[in-house]
Amino acid sequence: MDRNRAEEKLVGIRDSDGVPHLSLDIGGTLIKMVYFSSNSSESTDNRVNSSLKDKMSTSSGNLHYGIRNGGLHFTKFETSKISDCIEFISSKQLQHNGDRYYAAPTNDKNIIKATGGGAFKFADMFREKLGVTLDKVDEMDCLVTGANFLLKAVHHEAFTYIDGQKEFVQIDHKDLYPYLLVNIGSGVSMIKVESDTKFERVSGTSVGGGTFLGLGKLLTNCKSFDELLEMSRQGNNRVIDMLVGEIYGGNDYAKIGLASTAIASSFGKPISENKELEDYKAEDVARSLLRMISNNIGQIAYLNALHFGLKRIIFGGFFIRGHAYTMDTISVAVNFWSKGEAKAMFLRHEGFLGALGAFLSYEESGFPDVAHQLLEGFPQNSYCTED
Ligand SMILES: Nc1ncnc2c1ncn2[C@@H]1O[C@H](COP(=O)(O)OP(=O)(O)OP(=O)(O)O)[C@@H](O)[C@H]1O
Ligand SMILES: CC(C)(CO)[C@@H](O)C(=O)NCCC(=O)O
Repeated sequence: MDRNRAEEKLVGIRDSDGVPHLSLDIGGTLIKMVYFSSNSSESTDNRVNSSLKDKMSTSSGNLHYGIRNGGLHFTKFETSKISDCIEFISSKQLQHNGDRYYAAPTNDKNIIKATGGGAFKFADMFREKLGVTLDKVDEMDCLVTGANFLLKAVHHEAFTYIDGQKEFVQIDHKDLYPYLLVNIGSGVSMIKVESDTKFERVSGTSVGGGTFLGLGKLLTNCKSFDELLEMSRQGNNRVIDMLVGEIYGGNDYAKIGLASTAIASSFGKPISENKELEDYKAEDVARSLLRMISNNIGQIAYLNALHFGLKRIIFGGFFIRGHAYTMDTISVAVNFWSKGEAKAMFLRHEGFLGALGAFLSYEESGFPDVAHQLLEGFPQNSYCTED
C-alpha cells in the first residue's frame, strides 16, 4: 500500500494501545502465526477454544508471553490442516486487524500481512472463509527482518551450543553484520546479510526439514515430527552409518584428519548386511537420518560462509526445534569444517523469523511504532508459557 494513502487512513485510530493483531508465515510444512490478544479477548477465547487448542500443532514450539494488557503469542499449525488455522483466527476474531485503524470502510480494512508460499496459494481461501486479504510480503525480506529484529532487540535470543552447553551471546549492534542466515524449513535458504536492508539469498538446498520428516515417515512409520525426533534421541547412528574405522580396520585415517569414529558413509552399513528395513531399529534409522541431514546442512552452510568470508552462521527454521542433537551436529559440522574459525549460532524464536518479519512490515503500511509495541511483548517485559 502506498504510504501516503495509509497515513490518510490513520485518521481512524480509536485508541492508543492499538497494535496489529496478526501476521502469518505459511510455509510448505507449517503455518507460523504471531498475534497479540487483549485480556478481554482472552477471556472470551477461553470459552471458544478448548477444542481448537487441541488442533494447534500441539508439539512444543508455541510460545505465549503475558503482558499487562494481554499477550504476545507465537503459534503454529500444520499447513495441511489450514482449515484449523482459519477456524482459530475466526474464533479469536483476529482477522479484524484494520478495524481500529482505518477510517475508510473499504476492502482494505481486513488485511493480514502474510509471507511464505502459502500467502499466494491460500489467498482465495482466506478471502472466502474470513473475508480478509492477505497482503503478501516477500519471504526472504521477512526472514531477514525477523532475524535482525531478534538479534538486535531481544535479550538472550542468540546462543551457541557446544558440547551440550548452551551459551547466550549478546551481539553488539555495531558488530552484527555481515552474517550468514541459514533458514532450515521444509527446504533450506542461505542468505548473506550485510546490513539492515542489504542481503542476498546466496544458496539453498532441497535437503532440509521436509526431507527429514518425509524420509523419516517412510523409513520408520512415525506419525509426527515429535515422534521422529524422540526416536532419534534414543537411537544409535553407528548401527546404520559406515564409519572410517570400519573401512580402515579400526584405525583413524589421521593423515587426512579423519578419526576412526567419523562417519565415512551415511547409511552405508546396510550395503553389506543382507538385512531388511524391519531388521533395523527405527530409532537407529531416525538418528542416522537426523545426523546425515544436519551434517549436510552444516557443511553447505560452512562452505558458503567460507566463500563469502562470513564468520558467523545463524541458524533458524523449525527443523531445529531447540533439539540438542540437531544443534550439536550442526555445531560440530561447522566447527570441524572451519577448523574452529566459524561459529554456529541458534535462535530462541528460530521458527518465527518470517512471521515476525511480516508483523514488522505493518509499519510500512502506516501502522505506527510496530517494532516498539512488539518489543513490549518480549521476554524482558513479560512472563512466558510454552505448550
Ligand atoms: N510439529 C511439526 N510438524 C511438522 N514438522 C515440524 C514440526 N516441528 C518441526 N518440524 C520441522 O520443521 C520443518 C518446517 O520448518 P518451517 O516451518 O521453518 O518451514 P516451512 O516454512 O514449512 O517450509 P518452507 O520455508 O520451505 O516453505 C518441517 O519440515 C520439519 O522438519
Ligand atoms: C522454496 C523455499 C524458499 C520456500 O520456503 C524453500 O523451501 C527453499 O529454500 N528450498 C530450497 C530450494 C533450493 O535452493 O534448492
